[in-house]
Amino acid sequence: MQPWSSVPVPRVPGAPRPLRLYDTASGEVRPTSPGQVAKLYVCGITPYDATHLGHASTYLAFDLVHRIWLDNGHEVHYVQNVTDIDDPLLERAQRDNQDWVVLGLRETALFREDMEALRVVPPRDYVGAVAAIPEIIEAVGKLLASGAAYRLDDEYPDIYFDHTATGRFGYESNYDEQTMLRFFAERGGDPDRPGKRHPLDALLWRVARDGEPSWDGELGPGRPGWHIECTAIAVNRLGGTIDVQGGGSDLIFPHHEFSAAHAEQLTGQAPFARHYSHSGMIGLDGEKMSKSKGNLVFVSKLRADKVDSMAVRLALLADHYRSDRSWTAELLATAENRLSRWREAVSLPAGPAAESLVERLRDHLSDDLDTPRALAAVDGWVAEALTRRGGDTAAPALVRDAVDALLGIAL
Ligand SMILES: Nc1ncnc2c1ncn2[C@@H]1O[C@H](COS(=O)(=O)NC(=O)[C@@H](N)CS)[C@@H](O)[C@H]1O
Ligand SMILES: [Zn+2]
Repeated sequence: MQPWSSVPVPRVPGAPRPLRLYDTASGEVRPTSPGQVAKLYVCGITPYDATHLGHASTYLAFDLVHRIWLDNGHEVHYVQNVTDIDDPLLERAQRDNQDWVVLGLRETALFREDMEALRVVPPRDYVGAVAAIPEIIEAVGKLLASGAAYRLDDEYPDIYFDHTATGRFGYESNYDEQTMLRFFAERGGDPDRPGKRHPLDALLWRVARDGEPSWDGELGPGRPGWHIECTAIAVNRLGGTIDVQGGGSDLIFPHHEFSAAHAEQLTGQAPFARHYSHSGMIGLDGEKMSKSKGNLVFVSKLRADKVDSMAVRLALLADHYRSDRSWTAELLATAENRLSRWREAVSLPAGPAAESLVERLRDHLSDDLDTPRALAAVDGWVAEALTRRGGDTAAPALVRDAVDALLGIAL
């Protein structure tokens, strides 16, 4: 699947700062330690209702991770999937009397446009679950052979993963069993399925049902479970140990717990990711923005209403990525105002010296993506430039390049 088109990231003079990032598994902010090639896996969309501001805020958070690693001179091997086959997509296609393939393609195309408008640097590998089915079948076959997976012996012999297989299950989320069961049921799990060894065991392969799409292969006709899709796509392109697995906090459990357990069982390497990184939920007027609630604000709608995508990006970066927060009209208005002041200041022929601003930008962003402080630092320079002016003729261009490279905002 074609990723969206790339965006140039300017080089910024001065010393970069190594990224420190909160890790859900350890519960602390720790330095990332990528090699020359940083390995980033961020879960992609299930292609319907794309791209709402919740999606956008999550991909913006990991765009900052990407940009800080680039600033530190790393190459970044970024992989993202598209869950273009799964129950929620089939249900939505059914509801709207749509062909599920057409729905997925159309929404994925819209998502790409929105990512380009928000100037998100694209993944090197952008892989649909359907395209990855041969890899998924191979992975499930290995899990069966290792005894970590088993077939039910009822009318539909679906294949499940024994969640106790690695002996480390739960280290990523740190949730107790009660919490796990609740989230498992709420987020696509089937704890009550009779015949499973344990309610928490997760589906790897769903044997074909009448009227459902299915794919043939060594497992017999069927379709993939959710978590195994991300495991196969990530492990086959990035190997058994990656630097960051990213997503919104609703992916902490079951999705990232099982993606990790499946990967560790397949590769024998643990932990699967050195950082499990999760962004907070964007809500609308206090309610989480979600497909089920239907309270969605779309990037494409704002764009159609002639809202500057850079103002949308700036609004979503105004609060800390890990905080649950709401999208409001004043959040956007504040960002529009900020954007025009920043643009005014960098179009001046000169300004206050900006080297220390660039240092503070790097300090704040490398400190668990502290965008509130980073934006405030730019505000400070802008306020000075617009009042006292300043005589450094190189400063405006330096600020423009730093804000572009590190925040992704084109002034
Ligand atoms: N309201 C929200 N606020 C922040 N992030 C959100 C919100 N809703 C969804 N997301 C994030 O957006 C990404 C895509 O969500 S999704 O379309 O439901 N798709 C999936 O979660 C799966 N395809 C991942 S493999 C996920 O990382 C999810 O956590
Ligand atoms: Zn995923």
